[in-house]
Amino acid sequence: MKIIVGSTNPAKLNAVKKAFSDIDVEGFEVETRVSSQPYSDEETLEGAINRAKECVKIEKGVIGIGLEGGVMEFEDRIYLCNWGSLIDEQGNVFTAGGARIPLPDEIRRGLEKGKELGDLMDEYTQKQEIRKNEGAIGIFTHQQVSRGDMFAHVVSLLKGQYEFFNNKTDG
Ligand SMILES: O=P(O)(O)OP(=O)(O)OP(=O)(O)OC[C@H]1O[C@@H](n2cnc3c(O)ncnc32)[C@H](O)[C@@H]1O
Ligand SMILES: [Mg+2]
Repeated sequence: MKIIVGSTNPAKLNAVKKAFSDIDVEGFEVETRVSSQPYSDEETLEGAINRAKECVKIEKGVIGIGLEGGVMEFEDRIYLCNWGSLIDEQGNVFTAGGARIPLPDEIRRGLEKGKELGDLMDEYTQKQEIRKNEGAIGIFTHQQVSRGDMFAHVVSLLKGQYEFFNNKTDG
């Protein structure tokens, strides 16, 4: 069994490696076919599913996993949102959502000007590549929950659903 992840971002890849520690995991950059900054749950989930679909095209018989980050508007605030999708060897599609937190107004204003969250976070923290490390969620939770932790939870939700479904259909 082999897993292909539709990203080379270490925060995503390591989350998959952690959940599937005994399985060969490889990452590829793939098309998401959504905006580089998804702006709703729907668009973010679509990006995750599209990534997973691209992964299963790369090699026959593999499991594909797509993880996508985005933002969504809810009750006058902008929240970080994250979605994942796993497509198994039979083509069954599983989905799961991640934790969400509201983003500060300063970040919101940048997003409204069309900037990407990844770039805004680097400006805000005066650090580089926050998106590959603790992420916005790590910064705004005072490092309680990193982007990797959050994606690891999403991957566990995907893995668990995949196992539940396949055990049930095995008999
Ligand atoms: O290489 P890929 O897999 O594309 O990884 P990415 O970091 O670009 O992540 P996404 O495409 O899934 O996220 C879409 C955009 O939102 C940004 N983003 C999402 N969650 C973030 C987080 O927790 N911290 C920083 N940027 C984040 C990200 O940098 C992109 O600009
Ligand atoms: Mg991206």
